[in-house]
Order: sequence, then C-alpha cells, then structure tokens
Amino acid sequence: MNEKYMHLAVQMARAAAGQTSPNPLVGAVIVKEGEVVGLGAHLKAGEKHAERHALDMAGEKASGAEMYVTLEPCSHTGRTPPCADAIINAGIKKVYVASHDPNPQVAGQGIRKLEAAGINVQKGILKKEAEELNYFFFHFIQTKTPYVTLKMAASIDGKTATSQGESKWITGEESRQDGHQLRHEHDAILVGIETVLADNPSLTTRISGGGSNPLRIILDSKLRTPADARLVTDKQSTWIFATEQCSKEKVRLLRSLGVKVTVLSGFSIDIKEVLEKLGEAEITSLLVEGGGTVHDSFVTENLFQRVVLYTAPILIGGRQSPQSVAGNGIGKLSEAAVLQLHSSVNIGSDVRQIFLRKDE
Ligand SMILES: Nc1c(/N=C/[C@@H](O)[C@H](O)[C@H](O)COP(=O)(O)O)[nH]c(=O)[nH]c1=O
Ligand SMILES: [Zn+2]
Repeated sequence: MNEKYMHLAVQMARAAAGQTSPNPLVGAVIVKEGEVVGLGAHLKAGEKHAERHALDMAGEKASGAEMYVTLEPCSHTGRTPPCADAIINAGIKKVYVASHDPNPQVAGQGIRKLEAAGINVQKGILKKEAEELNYFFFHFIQTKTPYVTLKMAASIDGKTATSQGESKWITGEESRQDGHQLRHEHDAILVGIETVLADNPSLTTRISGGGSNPLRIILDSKLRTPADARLVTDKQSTWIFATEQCSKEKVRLLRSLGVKVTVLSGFSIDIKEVLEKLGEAEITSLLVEGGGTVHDSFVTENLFQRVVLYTAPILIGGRQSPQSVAGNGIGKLSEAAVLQLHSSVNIGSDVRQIFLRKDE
C-alpha cells in the first residue's frame, strides 16, 4: 500500500518538470485510515512547497494522518516557511520520505525535527524513482554548475548530416517532439557557432500546449553570430560566450540588439568557466544540442552527466559527413568516458537511449 501512495507523489512531482528550477520537483500525499485526504506538488520556485499544498487540502483531516513525500521536508526558511514545522503543527503522525535532500542546509535536519516532535519517519520507499526526479537539483546543489545533458541525433553510423550538409531530417517527427520536451525541462540550451551558421536554429520549445523556452547559449569564440540570425532577431533570451578574438564593434552591435555577450579571457572558450558562469546565473540544467565540435569539448573535458541519443535507422557514411562527436577526441581508450545505459525506447522508427555517467 505504501508504494502506491509514494508512486502517486512521484507522478505529481514529475508533472511540474521544467517549471520549478532552481528548486527540486517534490510531490506529497496525505492519507488517513486508507483515504487520500490531501495532495500537493511544488509548481514554481517561490510558491508553496508540495507538503503545504497537501496540508491545505487536508485541513483538519491532517491530524493523525500519514504523509508520503518524495523529498525530505525542508527545515530552513528559504522563500517560504519550513515544511517540517507545518507538518508538526498539523498533527501528522507518520511521514514516509523517499529521498534525502543533499543540500547541506537541509541534509537530515528536516527528518530530525520531525522525529524530535514524536513523528515516526520511515525512509527510502521508491528511493530510486524519487531520486530520478531531481538529477538536476542534486547535481546543481552540490556543484553550483548546471547538470549537463548532451543531446545527439544521428544515423546508425553516427552521422548528423550528409557530406553535402543535409540534415533535415535524420530523425522522425516523434523523436523531434521528444527533443522539444527535453528543451522544456532544461533551463538552457547550448549550441556552437557552426550549428548557428549551418541551421540558423531557433532552439525554442515547440510542444502542443506550450512549454518553457530555455535560455539559448552560443559558444562563438570569434563572435561570428550574424546580427540577422534567428537567435538574435526573435527576441527570446540569448547569451553568447566569445573570447578576446572578437571585435568590440560586434560586441556592441549584438548587445544593442538585446543579446547578452560575455567575452572570456584568452583565445579559446573554457567550458568549465562557461559552466561556472551559468551556475552563478542559477542555470541548474543545460541541454547541449551540438554540433560535433561542441560535444567533443564537453566529452574530452568530461564535463557532462548524461547523453540522450536518438538513432535513426539509416546509414549515411562519408568521411566528410559531420558526426555526433567530432574535434580531436581522446587518444587512449582508458581516457574514454564510461557511461551506463539507463533506458532505451523506440520512438517512431527511431531509438532513444539515455546513458548516465557511472558516478551519477
Ligand atoms: N537534424 C536533426 C537535429 N538537428 C539538431 C540541430 O542541429 C538543429 O539545428 C536544431 O534542432 C534546430 O532547432 P530548431 O530551429 O529549434 O528547430 N535534431 C534532431 O533531433 N533530429 C535531426 O534530424
Ligand atoms: Zn518545504
């Protein structure tokens, strides 16, 4: 019975994916004598936490009831008062907590506060499912840099375009729709200048029923982004990272068109420095859409947590054809980033595989 209610709490948390950053996804269910009396999910940073929504719905019935919550209740006053106090004051008698909060401010404090008030706390039901909700949050809280997903869409032989540069489309409509869901869930999306020059992409989220547009990031060391590029003219938010190689006039021009331009020191872009600056701007998750040179810099620097690979059942071939990961690559197999297959699903006639870093 316990798993059923925690599963419901996980599903409610997941419904708000893409909405709560920089906060985690959290769901809560309150049950009294086998009857669900309160439900809640955290919907937006700064608004009520899941536990409070559920307690508001339960009202008097919360007294003597049990609560299932996907993440340890907070005990510090952030933008809203602590949930642990609200749970105690409402008279909840038992709390099931699926996952721990790695936030040093909270780790274990919420649970200790509940136990000190005589509430029975049981940990670990559906722990894995609950932790999968918050890869982004857990990584960001501990590293203050965004969780990095490398998104690749390629043929069986790893090509992302033909030798003539044709790439629309390699994967099918369903996969591309799925790719837009990824954009909705990430705070920012990053491409290199070659992709901007080749595809003039918009990188917006187009899913039926809306969805949030990620902040668009361009790695463009010489600031070659055209002033009439869609990423400049469509008035959505764009942030370009350039280096000392770029011209001051071009910086001024793009800034006058509403683009944020950061000129990094040196002559090549340091990915680690970009991730730190994104973390300072509270970007908790970054979707890297390529192309191959950009993916290579994240791979060789080992600065990514996950790969989402869409493979179309076609063969393209060609030594000149661009591929998912280009650049110089690694020299020795021992330097290869080792991943583990997390999931593999058919989408239309394509396959979507998600690989996680071993230590994630
Ligand atoms: N060529 C393909 C992709 N190509 C991905 C990027 O190279 C494109 O520039 C980017 O998706 C364009 O974004 P838009 O302008 O917002 O539509 N991605 C895919 O999933 N399948 C493909 O077959
Ligand atoms: Zn809380």
